[in-house]
Amino acid sequence: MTTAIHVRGLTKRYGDVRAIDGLDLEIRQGEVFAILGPNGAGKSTTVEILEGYRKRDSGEVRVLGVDPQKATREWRAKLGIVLQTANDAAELTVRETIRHFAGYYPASGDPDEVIAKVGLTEKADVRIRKLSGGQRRRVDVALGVIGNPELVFLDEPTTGFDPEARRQFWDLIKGLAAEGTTIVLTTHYLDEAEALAGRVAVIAQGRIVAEGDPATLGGRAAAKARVSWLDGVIETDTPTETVLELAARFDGEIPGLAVTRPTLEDIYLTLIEAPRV
Ligand SMILES: Nc1ncnc2c1ncn2[C@@H]1O[C@H](COP(=O)(O)OP(=O)(O)OP(=O)(O)O)[C@@H](O)[C@H]1O
Repeated sequence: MTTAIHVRGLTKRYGDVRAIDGLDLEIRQGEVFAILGPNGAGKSTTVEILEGYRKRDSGEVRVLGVDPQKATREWRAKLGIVLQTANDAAELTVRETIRHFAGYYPASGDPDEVIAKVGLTEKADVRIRKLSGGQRRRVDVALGVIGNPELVFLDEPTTGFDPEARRQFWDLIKGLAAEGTTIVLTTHYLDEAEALAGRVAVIAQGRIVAEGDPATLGGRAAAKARVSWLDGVIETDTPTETVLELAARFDGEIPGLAVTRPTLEDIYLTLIEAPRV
């Protein structure tokens, strides 16, 4: 499996603030990788370093085989970057904007196909300033992928989306991933990370505190189950046994029965609260 992103011992300070404090990361080609972490954890700084927009203090960084501090136009054309909304071309229509940006890339996609992919065909001739927030975000995504990138960075892509638009957006990202595009996603939505990412990393105070499959992150799969019913709750490793005992006690249906495991959000909250070592 080829490596898309390789990071070893990355550090970055802003004055007295250690924004990144010895970060390691390995992202394979074709992966959807989510970076999670609280406000100020160092996600944007990390991603900006990977994109070649910010200089590191120390550490080793390779993105598609290149040190981003030595970025060439050729390398940059292989990246798709979806920033948190840029609304510069508000007077142009969706199609004009996408066509314009397509011209910057050596191997751009077909503008109308990309517009269809992001679900904006009906709005293709509408000026950007007349779009809703969620529709503008789709334009941002279209601009991020118009160059047929090998690697796409998505920074909090669905902030402000309604639930239906989020689901549609997820399908779009799954489609890109199925075509083999590597995707690095930062998000505050744990359900989004779980729906899209094969692997997630949780950053806190400039370090990775956990990394892995969202289904098993931080011992999630092995965590105790919580059996709750109308007037009781038990945390147990053997929920089936507990349910059988309760069924015998109630002689049938257990009122209000629920068996749950920690959600990704529960695990995430424990991880970022853990004291620093
Ligand atoms: N240009 C800057 N100058 C000084 N300090 C900065 C600068 N950019 C970020 N920082 C600091 O570095 C730390 C990491 O910030 P960063 O923006 O990378 O966090 P983040 O994880 O992206 O947060 P958020 O979820 O809020 O976007 C924070 O303490 C922040 O205050």
